[in-house]
Amino acid sequence: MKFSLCQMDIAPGEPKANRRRVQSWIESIMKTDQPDTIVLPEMWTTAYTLPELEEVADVNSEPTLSLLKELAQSHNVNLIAGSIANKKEDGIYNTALVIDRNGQLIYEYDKAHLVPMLDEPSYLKGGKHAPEVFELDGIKIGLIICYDLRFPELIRPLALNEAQVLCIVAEWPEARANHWQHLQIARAIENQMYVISSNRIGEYNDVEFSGRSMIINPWGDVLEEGSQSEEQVITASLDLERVKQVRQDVPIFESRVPDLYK
Ligand SMILES: NC(=O)CCC(=O)C(=O)O
Repeated sequence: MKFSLCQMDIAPGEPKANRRRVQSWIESIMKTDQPDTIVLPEMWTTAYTLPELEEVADVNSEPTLSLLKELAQSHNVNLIAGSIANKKEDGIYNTALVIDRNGQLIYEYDKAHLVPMLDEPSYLKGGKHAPEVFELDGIKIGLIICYDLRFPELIRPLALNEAQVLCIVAEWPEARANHWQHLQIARAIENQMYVISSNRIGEYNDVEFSGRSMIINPWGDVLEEGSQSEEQVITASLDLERVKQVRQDVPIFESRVPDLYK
């Protein structure tokens, strides 16, 4: 499967402008790289304009979801469509959306761990369910949102449920760029899966974001890494046989002693 990661800047509090930009990015990527799946970053419709979210958030994923469904179907491409600020009955969530190439919403996940350093807990509700494995074109994928990366206990069950790829959508600050890089490599090695990520660039509210969207193989080698400050599309094909091979060569899943971990 060929993935294209969109490393983009986000216009703060301007969902219409951001939707227009994402539409033109998708149209242009489909003319050039022609991936099977496109990945967008976290909170790409609004950025972290938390005090304004009551006005600018989607409501039950609309109108963003309808646009994504139309784009996925008309371009015959799967969208791991980052996450959006999403107003539901009991509050605003940070919701990730996955739409398959038939234009069907096949999975959604509300960010479980809210990040105190960006004041998320004051404005957003945390998701009540752990992420689950979903399939795109027969490939098993787990999806987490940014700060979730710091919680290996959230990610291990995805590997135990046979995820071959972990996808991370993010707005990770430059101040902690070294954590961003090393935690992704650690998750790839310890779970023996591909890790792919889409992080924003640019700046908002005195926070500079760190870009460096990545593709890491199940051995922990960084195959692709975006720049810190440039918008760019990173495209690579993943060899899923590599997951099987690494899991055979270093059979950690067979060596586990679950009784010790309770
Ligand atoms: N958007 C985020 O979740 C940022 C996470 C972060 O800043 C960190 O974990 O450090």
